[in-house]
Amino acid sequence: MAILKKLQRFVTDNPQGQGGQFYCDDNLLYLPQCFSEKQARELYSKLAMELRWRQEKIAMFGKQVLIPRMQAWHGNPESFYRYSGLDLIPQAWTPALLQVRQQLDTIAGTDFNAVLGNWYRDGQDSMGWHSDDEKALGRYPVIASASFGQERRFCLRHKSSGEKQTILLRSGSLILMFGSLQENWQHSLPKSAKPMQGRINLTYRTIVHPVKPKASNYE
Ligand SMILES: O=C(O)CCC(=O)C(=O)O
Ligand SMILES: [Fe+2]
Repeated sequence: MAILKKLQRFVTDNPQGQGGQFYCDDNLLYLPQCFSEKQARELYSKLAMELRWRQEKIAMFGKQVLIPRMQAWHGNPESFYRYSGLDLIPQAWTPALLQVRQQLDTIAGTDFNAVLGNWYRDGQDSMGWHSDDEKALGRYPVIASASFGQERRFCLRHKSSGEKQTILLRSGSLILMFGSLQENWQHSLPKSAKPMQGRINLTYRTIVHPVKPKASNYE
């Protein structure tokens, strides 16, 4: 598979690839030091200010509940996305989002056209088990997921065998998900009982089949 070869080369040939490790049948690459500590700290502050953060409500057991994190959806104007039952309408790119996109486009060899920001304010914020397998992303999507701030556990489990993997996501690290990862594995970001600082995560995606919303969920 072309992308795996390209990423293997990136790990061996590039300082940003240092310590890179493949997981999940070679469909996930973890790069612990994609961004320097200083860059990661600066990006955290910029992203906290620049993005249009919202705490969305979703329907659960017939009730409207707040999701346990802040979220923001930015990208090209046509990058409509339905996620967790929410119609996401893209906000404009910001300087920090464009800066990160440029680096990730180069590494992944793609043109990401949207990004989902997740801001976990403390250890009580989390994301449940899911796969990013929406039709809008097409088959075998490439998703680049960058972490800034508090180190958190990222858990993966195989859909049929139940095999589990846990990766500690450092500040400045990057995860690349590709190939059949979303088809065969789910992932989650569990809560933690330990006191924790904030963490901002950016998952860059390519919307190939935009889902135009019927009604805006943005005021
Ligand atoms: O915060 C993370 O590392 C995971 C985010 C995620 O899985 C998603 O946005 O789909
Ligand atoms: Fe995800």
